[in-house]
Amino acid sequence: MRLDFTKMHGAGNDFVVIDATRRPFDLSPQQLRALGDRRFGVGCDQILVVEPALSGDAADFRYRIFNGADGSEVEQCGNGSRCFLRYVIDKGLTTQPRVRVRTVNALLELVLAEDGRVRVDMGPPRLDPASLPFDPQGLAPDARGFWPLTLADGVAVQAALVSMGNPHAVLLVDDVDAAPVALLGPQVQALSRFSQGVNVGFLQIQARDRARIRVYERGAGETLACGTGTCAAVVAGIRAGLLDAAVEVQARGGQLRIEWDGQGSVFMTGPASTVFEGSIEL
Ligand SMILES: N[C@@H](CCC[C@H](N)C(=O)O)C(=O)O
Repeated sequence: MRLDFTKMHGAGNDFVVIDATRRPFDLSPQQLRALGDRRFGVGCDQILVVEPALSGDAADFRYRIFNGADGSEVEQCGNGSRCFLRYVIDKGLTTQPRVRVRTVNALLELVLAEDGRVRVDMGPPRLDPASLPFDPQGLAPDARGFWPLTLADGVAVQAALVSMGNPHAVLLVDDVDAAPVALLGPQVQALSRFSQGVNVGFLQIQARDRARIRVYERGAGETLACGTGTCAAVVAGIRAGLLDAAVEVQARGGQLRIEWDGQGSVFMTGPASTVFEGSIEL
């Protein structure tokens, strides 16, 4: 079948976006992997499928998210949600600057700011192990909320565990550039305690309102930015008493602003850009 698509990115986290609002369809895992392949397909970190809302739902749209490397469906994608809003506005699928979208497990509210960035109400974080899910047997978090994890080669790390609808483990590092992301990311992911896998964030705190981040994503490897990973990392930093309620976070592909009052929703503000459009035979 021939498929029209739009290539987008949010802070360097890149997406193939597909309009399924007029014609519902399912892509097989093989087709999703073909789209995500950077050599034999279009290439992207995630594939976003925009669908109409179910009748009677409070949402304006639904959208589904798939990791491009393995075709797995996931619950949330922060950078993708900003691209979703840009997409439905640019394609004339809505005339509203404020839109609600249903994901697998949440209802997000997004608004286009005057400067062209998108602000997303990402909902509240969840901190209970069951929400990731994470098997805590025999472990307890320290006073700052970090859990002691022992990796396969015996290396011990401390990770804050946060669900933003999808699972995140956050490690504090002194320097993200020097952090062994490609080594530790897969090792943390390999822990059987994370039965649904986990995204692994490496957070460098520079000041109470400024940080840097790298994320080794589930189903994608290291990406240039991860919206939910950045939200999770800032939540972990605020809970540990290291960050204030509003933080500018620099990822390798761009900057995100994250706000959290310690109780309610996490708000994420950042860019969303279209790169090109095309069609591909799958
Ligand atoms: N890049 C995303 C997260 C995409 C999903 C993630 N890889 C997972 O498997 O949970 C973001 O911006 O949040």
